Amino acid sequence: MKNNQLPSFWVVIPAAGIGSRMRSTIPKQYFTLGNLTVLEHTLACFLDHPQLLGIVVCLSKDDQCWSELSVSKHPLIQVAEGGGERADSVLSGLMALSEQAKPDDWILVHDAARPNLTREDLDKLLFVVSKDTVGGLLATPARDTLKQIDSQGRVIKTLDRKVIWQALTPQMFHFQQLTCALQHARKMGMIITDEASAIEAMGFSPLLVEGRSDNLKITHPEDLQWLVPYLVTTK
Ligand SMILES: Nc1ccn([C@@H]2O[C@H](COP(=O)(O)OP(=O)(O)OP(=O)(O)O)[C@@H](O)[C@H]2O)c(=O)n1
Ligand SMILES: C[C@](O)(CO)[C@H](O)COP(=O)(O)O
Repeated sequence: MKNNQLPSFWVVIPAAGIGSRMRSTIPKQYFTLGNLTVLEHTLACFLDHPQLLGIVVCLSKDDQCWSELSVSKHPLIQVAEGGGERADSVLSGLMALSEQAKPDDWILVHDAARPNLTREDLDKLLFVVSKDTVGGLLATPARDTLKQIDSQGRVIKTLDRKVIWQALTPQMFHFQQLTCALQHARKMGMIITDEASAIEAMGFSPLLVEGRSDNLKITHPEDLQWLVPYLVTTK
């Protein structure tokens, strides 16, 4: 689709995690894949987009790596201090835009740990969700049979996978609506693991846009082995 059919947008990149499930000495967003760090791969998908207004990268207050990257000097990138949870980091990133973003500006929140987003999926999300009144997210339909377990880890039922989708990122919402939703979730003490769930808690139903299942979030050590071939050949 043509760029003039796509909305302009801001990006918030939560990159303040410690990667505990990776069991590594450095945060996974700074692993090197090919010739770039995971975070640089993630940023690359947005930085040459003609509709990009700017990016906020949310960093841990103890981050020692960001300033070593040449991309840290990019004129379209600013940083914000992340928080204890991912939702806190995202809210901090939104606060950093409070003097720049207009209430109805589109915000895309994308995990630093998802370096394999394609331009095709990004533009598909922008095109489809820009026509929606609520906002939405990339997601992929469940491919495996899914089981619900009890507290002992025993199967209590098999879920209907025709109605189960796995949320990905970017997740795309209007600046004011997303800010209010995350502030509401924080005030209510809700456990929020993605932006859409904060929007849902306000009574809205975000739109799902099917994305590639290889838009992987690096979470466990074995996730890396699948990612390197993609990043070396397609980035
Ligand atoms: N307080 C936090 C926690 C996570 N994130 C970011 O949110 C994304 C998705 O989170 P996750 O995969 O859980 O990353 P970590 O929290 O680092 O991993 P873990 O849960 O294994 O510690 C990552 O890019 C991570 O850097 C963040 O900005 N601030
Ligand atoms: C936002 C997300 O990537 C959507 O699937 C996911 O909720 C992040 O979870 P994490 O535990 O913070 O990695």
